[in-house]
Parts: sequence; structure tokens; C-alpha cells
Amino acid sequence: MLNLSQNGCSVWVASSTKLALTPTAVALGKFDGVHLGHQKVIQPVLQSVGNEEGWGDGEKLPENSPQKPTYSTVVTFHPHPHEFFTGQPRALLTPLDEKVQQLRSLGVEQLVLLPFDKELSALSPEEFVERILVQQLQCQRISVGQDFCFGQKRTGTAQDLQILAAKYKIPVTIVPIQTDTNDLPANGKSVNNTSSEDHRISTSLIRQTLQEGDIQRATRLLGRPYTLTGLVIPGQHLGKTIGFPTANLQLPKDKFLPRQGVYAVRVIILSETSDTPPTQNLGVMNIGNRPTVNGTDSSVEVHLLNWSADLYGKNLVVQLVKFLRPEQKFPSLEALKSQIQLDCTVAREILSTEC
Ligand SMILES: Cc1cc2nc3c(=O)[nH]c(=O)nc-3n(C[C@H](O)[C@H](O)[C@H](O)COP(=O)(O)O)c2cc1C
Ligand SMILES: Nc1ncnc2c1ncn2[C@@H]1O[C@H](COP(=O)(O)OP(=O)(O)OP(=O)(O)O)[C@@H](O)[C@H]1O
Repeated sequence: MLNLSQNGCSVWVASSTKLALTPTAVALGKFDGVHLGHQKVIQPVLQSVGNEEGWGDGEKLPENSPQKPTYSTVVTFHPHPHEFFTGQPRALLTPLDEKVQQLRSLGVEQLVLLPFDKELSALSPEEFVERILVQQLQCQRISVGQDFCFGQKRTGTAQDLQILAAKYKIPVTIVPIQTDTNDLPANGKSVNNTSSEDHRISTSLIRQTLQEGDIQRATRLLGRPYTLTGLVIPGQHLGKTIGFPTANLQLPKDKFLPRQGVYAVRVIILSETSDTPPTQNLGVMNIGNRPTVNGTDSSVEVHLLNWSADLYGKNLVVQLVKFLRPEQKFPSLEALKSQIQLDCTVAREILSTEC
């Protein structure tokens, strides 16, 4: 159980339903990425908090009120069900810490992690509603997407959930599928014989988009830039010798990486104390194996434009803005240096126009 708090706001993270704060208003799903579709599903749960019995949004109950508050809660599975079924670790768009930060910024009060194991995966839809949602989480309201499936072998649909929850007088909001509107012409019909499934905002679509290096589309689907957050650790100290010192990032092991290559990025240097604000910078980033210097392992390194001080031990949040080019093996360090110079010029131009 964790209580992650920053700037006075916090998200209660419960590693089982026993540790959850109740009663709850629940959004259900995996929520990897906390993308625009997920945000729509979470919204009704936020709106419901404090709304019962005439309490307005955000208003607090009087201290002596007999009524307990309803906690806006995201209920998800941990580990990711894909990991349970395949036995393979899954790289995530938002590893746990990042997911918590995103939920916090939306105003979610609690994240409940349901251990996805044999027992949970064997629950029928009826058992899931009765045991987990009603008895353990004392759920007062539920929100899911239109294509939400649950229970053993994903046999329960969003409509089934609505029917089952009605027995306990729990209202269920079914959120219509959110699509990438940029893909669709004004009449809403799909283009180039693609199905609406190709345009549905999903974790899978964002992963594919990042793998292709289409950062602008990923930003649109997420509703914010895709970020890599990590601690600056020592590299081989070669960067300085070619005039482009780089901050090598240590990322969470389960962080999903986009296409290898060079990017224009914005970089936030997190401050160690809460009284100094984080600083924002522009930069270029390389994700790859550095074939020119016979690198063997994959690294993520950022060169900040207009920055000369030491960054070791600092935490950086790197926001991806645009993919510039694939990584290449250059015949000499001089050739690599000239190319990085060019990358910086292109990045400066892009970053001065893109917001
Ligand atoms: C903007 C940028 C572009 C890069 N492009 C390449 C590349 O195309 N090929 C390559 O082998 N290394 C590339 N690198 C990685 C450099 O080889 C690396 O920064 C240098 O070897 C320093 O490594 P170090 O930080 O471990 O000392 C790039 C680095 C940056 C910052
Ligand atoms: N585009 C969307 N529009 C509306 N609801 C969505 C959308 N995508 C997901 N949801 C809903 O949000 C909740 C969490 O979704 P979940 O993360 O399980 O699926 P997903 O984003 O489609 O990911 P994946 O691609 O891995 O299936 C579920 O209730 C799901 O139905």
C-alpha cells in the first residue's frame, strides 16, 4: 500500500481490496496510458464524488455528517492480465508510478490494484460484481467503456454489468467508444476501407503509433505528450569529447520505448525540494545502441540545448515532440558530430513552432 503525494494532493494506492477506502465510485479497466478514452471513462466517477444527496462537485461534507464520502477510485489489475496469461513481462506506457501521477492530475483519489491471479481470473461476472464491487469495495457507482469485458474468459459485457449492478441499485455509466477524430472526415465515415476499430483510441493503437515514430498522433491520442521519466546516470563520458554531453536516463524496467532513433524533446528537470519550481528546457534525444562507438546495450540519452551544468542524480521528465531520424552507424566521430549539430538545428526549429 502506498500513499503517493505531491503538492498536497495524493492518490491512495491499495494493493488489495482489503486496504481500499470505501465506499467507492469506480472506473474499471487496465488503463495503461491513461489516454483520452480512459479519461472519458474516469470522468463520471469524478463527477459523482460528493454529488449524492445534493452535495455539489468538490464540496466537502460537514465534519459531523453521518454520511461517508465516496472515494473516486480506479480499479485495475496488477500485474497486467497479458503478463498472467503469457508469462511474459509487459512493457507499459504508464508504469505504476507514472499511472498514479496521471490519475492524480485528473483528480482521482484512489487506485485499487486487483492481484490478477488464477482465483480472480476464474470469477464469473456475477461473482465479480457481488464479491469485489459490492461486498469488498462497497461500490456506489461504476463507469466503463462500451467495449468493456469482465469475468471468467471475458464473458461479461458492459451491458451485463449494468444489469447485474442494478440488482444492488448501483448505476453504471457506459461511455461510448472514443475515436481519433483526426482520422475521420466530417461525415464520421471511415476512410481507406479501414474499420472504426482502427481509429478507436486504445493502448494498443498508441503502442503501435509510438513504434512507428508517429509522435504527433501519439500525443493526440494520449491528450498529452508521451514522456520518459528517469534518473540521470553516468554514461561512457564520450559525449563531452565530441561537444555534445548527454544525460543518460535510467527508466523503469517495464517502460515501453518508442521507435529507436533521434527525437526533438522538451525536458523538465525536477527539483529536489518542493519550494523550487521544476525548470523546462529544449533538447534532442537518442534511443539506441550507439553503433558508431560500438555500443552494445540500448540507451536513452538527452542533450539539452543551452545547458552546461551537471545533471547526475537529477530526475528528468522528457516529453517527446517529434521523431527526427533513425539511428545510424557513422564512419567517424566527426561525421556523427556534424549530424548531431544538424539534429540540434532541426530540433530548435521544430520546438520553436510546436507547442
Ligand atoms: C541527438 C543525438 C543523436 C545521436 N545519433 C547517433 C547515431 O545516429 N548513431 C550513433 O551511433 N550514436 C548516436 N548518438 C549517440 C552518441 O554516440 C553518444 O551520445 C555518444 O557516444 C556519447 O555517449 P555517452 O553518453 O555514453 O558518453 C546520438 C546522440 C545524440 C544526443
Ligand atoms: N476509446 C475508448 N473509448 C471509450 N472507452 C474506452 C476506450 N478505450 C478504453 N475504454 C474503456 O476504458 C476502460 C479501460 O480500458 P482498457 O485499458 O482496459 O482497454 P484499452 O485502452 O482498449 O487497452 P487495450 O488496447 O490494451 O485493450 C475500460 O472500461 C474500457 O472499456
